[in-house]
Amino acid sequence: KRRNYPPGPTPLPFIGNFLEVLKYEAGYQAFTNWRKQFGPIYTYWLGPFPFIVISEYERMKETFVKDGDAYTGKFGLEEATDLFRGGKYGIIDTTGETWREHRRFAMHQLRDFGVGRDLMQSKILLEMSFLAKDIENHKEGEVKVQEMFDIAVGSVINQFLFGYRFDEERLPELRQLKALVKLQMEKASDPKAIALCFPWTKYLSIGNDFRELLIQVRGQFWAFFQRQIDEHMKEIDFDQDESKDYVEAYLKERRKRKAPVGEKEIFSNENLMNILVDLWFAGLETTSNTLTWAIAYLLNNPEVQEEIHEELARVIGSDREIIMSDKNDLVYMNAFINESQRCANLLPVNLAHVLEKDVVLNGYEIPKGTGVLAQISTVMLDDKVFPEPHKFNPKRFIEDNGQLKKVDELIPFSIGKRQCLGEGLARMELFLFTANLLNRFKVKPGRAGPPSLKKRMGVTMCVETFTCLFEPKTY
Ligand code: HEM
Repeated sequence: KRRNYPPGPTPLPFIGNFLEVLKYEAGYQAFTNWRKQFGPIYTYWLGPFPFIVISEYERMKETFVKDGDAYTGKFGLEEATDLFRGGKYGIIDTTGETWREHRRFAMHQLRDFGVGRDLMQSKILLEMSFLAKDIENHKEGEVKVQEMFDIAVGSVINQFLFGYRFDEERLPELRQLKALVKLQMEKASDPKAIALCFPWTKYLSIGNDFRELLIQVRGQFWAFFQRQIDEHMKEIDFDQDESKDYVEAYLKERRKRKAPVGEKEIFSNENLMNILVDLWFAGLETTSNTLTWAIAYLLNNPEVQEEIHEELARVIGSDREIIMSDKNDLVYMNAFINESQRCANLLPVNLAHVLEKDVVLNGYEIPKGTGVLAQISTVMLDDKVFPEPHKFNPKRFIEDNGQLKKVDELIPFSIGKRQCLGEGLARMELFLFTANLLNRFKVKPGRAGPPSLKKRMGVTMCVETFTCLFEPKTY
């Protein structure tokens, strides 16, 4: 079978190349080694499934961008999808009409909610002011950085989805949900997860604890989301065109599109529940983790913080609020955020797609249905584009003439038709939170010293939990 695919590492029976990915702590190195050994296109096996890995930017453009439709299919382990989602629903795991319609609808709602405009800016800045107040209330104490960003970013996404933020009263809810996400993220990289590639393993009790965890996590998430939907249903005014949040807009659209009896319902309760999971997970974890990584890199590179403060003093010069129209003037700040995203490199293995039609890659005829991976993490560690790729160096994003350098290979939001749909929101959050936080505070290591930069593998890379000090800046 392997002869039909581009050459790659030798897979072990049943397991494929999965263990080799886990062998290297951070999950990137195996892919970097394979790229060096086999070139930018090779075959990687996850259990019994071959994936054609594309690990060079130009090759990704030729495939995922130029022949975009062919690469929009989505790979999913049927058993895992059934256990966690109850079937093929939502955005992240669907293809065809369900995916297209829901992706379009979500992007439309994000626009209506003000992404890219003043409306969303004011919501993020409001969260920023709560965050700053929280820090000031800590007085001499150390701040838990990840939790601080979880509350701020979680509140932004929760406002969008359900219309409320995580205030003091709602915080236990966020903590409970976050603990579930963390558990699931960690378990997803457990070698036992491979059992889900082989549904028969459940009869041998292999991986059953992982299956039970999926059911348990799903139950708790579902209960939370169903509660939100029920509360919206009690209050909704279907005659009112404007909606205050995503759930309300979806429920109205569902009613508008009600399919005749016997026909497939696209806007359904199952899809709504799964989209809420998708947006809640994708919207919180990624952005909050990136912001936490940014602070961790800052604490390990004090000279970077000095440059940031020098630029803020020169360009802003007061403790006024920084807004999106300041972004182009803050070159070093942008470079710092770019480098934080590149080094955080959140997805060691990108979300897996499948081919929607037959294609030819490196002279091999690859049939529709085969797995394909746009391996963005390898591109962001490419030493030809980013010399000394493991070194944190924002200056690599600054031209000799002082302008911000556009580097095409910086692709943390992926590439092609399934590129991250929350990119606009994430970019606003990364800039507004980072710039305002650092304009108001100096970040200093806590008693334990600068945080570890060791990556904790999950679906996205997490930082080891750390605390630090925020010293108010004087003007
Ligand atoms: C720093 C923050 C973020 C990063 C680095 C990030 C990264 C990514 C990546 C790499 C993908 C995979 C694309 C692919 O399949 O090739 C993705 C997909 C996705 N992201 Fe994000 N993301 C971020 C923030 C967000 C936010 C804030 C939201 C929600 C508002 C979001 C929602 C989604 C969704 C729904 C998908 C699936 C899109 C589809 O399959 O069509 N993401 N993201």
